[in-house]
Amino acid sequence: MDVVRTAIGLMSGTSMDGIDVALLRTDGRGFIERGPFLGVPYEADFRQRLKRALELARPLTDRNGRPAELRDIELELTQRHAIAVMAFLERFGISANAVDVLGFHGQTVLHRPDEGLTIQIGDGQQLAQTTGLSVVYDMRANDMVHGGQGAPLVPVYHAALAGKFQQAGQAVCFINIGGISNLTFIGTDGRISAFDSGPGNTLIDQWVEMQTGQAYDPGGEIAGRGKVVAALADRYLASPFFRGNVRRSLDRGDFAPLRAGEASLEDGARTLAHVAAASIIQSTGFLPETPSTYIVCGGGRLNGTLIAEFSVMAEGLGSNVLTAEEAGFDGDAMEAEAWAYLAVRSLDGLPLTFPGTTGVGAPVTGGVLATP
Ligand SMILES: Nc1ncnc2c1ncn2[C@@H]1O[C@H](COP(=O)(O)OP(=O)(O)OP(=O)(O)O)[C@@H](O)[C@H]1O
Ligand SMILES: CC(=O)N[C@H]1[C@@H]2OC[C@@H](O2)[C@@H](O)[C@@H]1O[C@H](C)C(=O)O
Repeated sequence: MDVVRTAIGLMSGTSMDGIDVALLRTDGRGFIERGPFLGVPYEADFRQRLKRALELARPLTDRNGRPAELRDIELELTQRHAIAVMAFLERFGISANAVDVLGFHGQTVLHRPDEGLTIQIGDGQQLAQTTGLSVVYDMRANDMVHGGQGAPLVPVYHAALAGKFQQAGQAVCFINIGGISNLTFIGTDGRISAFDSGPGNTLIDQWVEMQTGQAYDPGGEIAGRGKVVAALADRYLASPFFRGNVRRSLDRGDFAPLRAGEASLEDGARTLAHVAAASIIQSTGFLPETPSTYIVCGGGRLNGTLIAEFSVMAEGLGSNVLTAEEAGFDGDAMEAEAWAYLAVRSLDGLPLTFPGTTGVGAPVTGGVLATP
């Protein structure tokens, strides 16, 4: 029998809004028992430090390069993850002895798939020492070494969750609307097709923060008061990203922010919510068939304007749209759960990525193990 392990997944995503912590009991294959979830938000000062880390990383050509200031931020990020793990264990009354492994994503500070370069800061060895737990980290690198895009990695977990839809003979598509959006299509034959689908919340967050100082558009209310400025939307939707047959993974900076004066606050937020929804639909043109059901995950599902628009577009094409919760999952926890699942697969030497997910030539495993 395959070994069932208890793993904690840790995700600090492209939105840089905080650390997601989730527990999973799994054999890294078909057995999945979901445990508790905790979101530990970053305060504004640390978000600024992470933005500084993106600037410091921009000139890097070596993924191990760490100018002193970037290394300081890496150590602070790692320390914050250790504190988040301790807070999680305490909050839910879980003994550290019951945990087999931590799956540590770190923070992506640079992602240039065309140059074979992806950098996540986060020191796995330090996290293992501080927590006394084994850590699997740096899970994207080996995929890129083998010619993959290094992202997305969550699809193998989506596929494991899709069983009940497959049994019902439905082609299902998970949409994760985070800082960037990505999707995983699982056909009725179990075949996976996954890729980054466009800008998610990042453009909206940047716009709303520049105009109001708020980190995001709560509920999509600001967008709800605006109208789509077609010329601005077209500028984004005409991006070469949506053309050609090879799917490319995205970096946070790949789509330029809307500039001050280009729209009112409300129209800008509305236009960017439209862009987020329409870019997912444009990307679904690369799927082998129209999904019967979409399952929407990630923070963007809480932007009511974005989701209303996406639902109208998807339903117009004959699909059904469910939130993660309506489908029986947790839309906030899913990425962190995926990092727990991937860590267990890594320990068992199972592949993390596949030709249909990152474009890698053959299935490859990944991750580096650090022990305390
Ligand atoms: N109540 C809300 N209303 C509207 N938008 C929200 C709400 N809560 C979160 N969001 C949006 O969701 C974002 C965070 O989403 P999420 O945590 O899924 O992203 P991430 O994991 O950082 O990104 P990625 O999946 O790209 O790595 C926030 O930056 C914000 O834009
Ligand atoms: C390089 C990187 O960190 N990419 C993230 C980002 O955020 C969403 C999208 O772009 C996806 O490709 C990926 O994260 C998800 C969790 C993944 O790898 O599946």
